[in-house]
Amino acid sequence: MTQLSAAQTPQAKPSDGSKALYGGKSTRRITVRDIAAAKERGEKWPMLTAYDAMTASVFDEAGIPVMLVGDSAGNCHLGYDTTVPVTLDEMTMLSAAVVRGTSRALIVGDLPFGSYQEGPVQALRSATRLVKEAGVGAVKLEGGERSHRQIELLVESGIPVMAHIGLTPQSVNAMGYRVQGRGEEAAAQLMRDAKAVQDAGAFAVVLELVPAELAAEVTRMLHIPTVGIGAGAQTDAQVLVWTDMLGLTAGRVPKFVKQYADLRAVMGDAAKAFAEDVVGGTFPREEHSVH
Ligand SMILES: Nc1nc(=O)c2c([nH]1)NC[C@@H]1CN(c3ccc(C(=O)N[C@@H](CCC(=O)O)C(=O)O)cc3)CN21
Ligand SMILES: CC(C)C(=O)C(=O)O
Ligand SMILES: [Mg+2]
Repeated sequence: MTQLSAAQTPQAKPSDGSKALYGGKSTRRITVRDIAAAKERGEKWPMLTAYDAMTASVFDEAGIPVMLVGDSAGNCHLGYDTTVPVTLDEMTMLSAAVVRGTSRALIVGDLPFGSYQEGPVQALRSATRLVKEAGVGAVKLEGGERSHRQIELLVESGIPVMAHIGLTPQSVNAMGYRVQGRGEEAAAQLMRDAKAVQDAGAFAVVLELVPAELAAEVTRMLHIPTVGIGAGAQTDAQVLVWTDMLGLTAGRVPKFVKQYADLRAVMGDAAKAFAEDVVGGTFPREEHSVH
């Protein structure tokens, strides 16, 4: 017998949106069970990165339901060239700040390069630090088939895992920053990776820089939500690096980025206006002085 999801059963009430991940009524902390329910409802949802409490509080108040403390903090927040040098100590500190700055969003902490590749036991030790010391609700790690044993042990141990396949930036020295899944062999590998992380128990999977048609196929195949970045419009969720989408990243940004503001110009202009005031003696004025 064919299983009907709740959303498809004839007696199900039409969704009134009150449970929606974005725009819903609930103010309690979102959990991975809420994420699973959103896929059942066929609901799309947004995810942004965050690396500090202040920024995270802005996105939390804006209703962003899931935030990723990405190891993109390496190049976007800490001044490294890539994500490769980022340490677990750094991710723990940044993740704790993001958890403190939020009350509703599910916070996902990225496991940095070198903190899980040795095997499942190392992965569990690293993920446990993010859960206990930072208070994240889930962790993310890179790799499909190659990481399935790590995912299995974390999930068995009670730590929800978001997987990440396609372009995996921690492997930049081996694969560069190139579109993944082009051609029959690479597409078949991506499908195997997607199946492997779902079977290992991941609650969601990031698809980075893969052809839109392939990302759509993976999204239809899986019962867990797909989170796209440079993966077309058919994934269940979309993620962007916050400094990219707000125009704060220095230099080139990937072409899949949509820029929603120009904070680099706003902040630069404000800094210049302050400097001019100081040099010209027009700040502080009487109202900014104490006597
Ligand atoms: N600022 C920033 N934004 C990101 O999205 C991001 C990071 N940093 N750091 C971690 C990873 C690395 N990511 C990257 C890095 C480079 C490309 C890139 O150069 N893409 C090329 C296309 C390459 C191709 O067509 O094969 C581009 O022009 O978009 C993409 C994603 C995504 N993540
Ligand atoms: C780009 C996202 C998926 C990420 O892994 C990060 O920001 O580190
Ligand atoms: Mg990352």
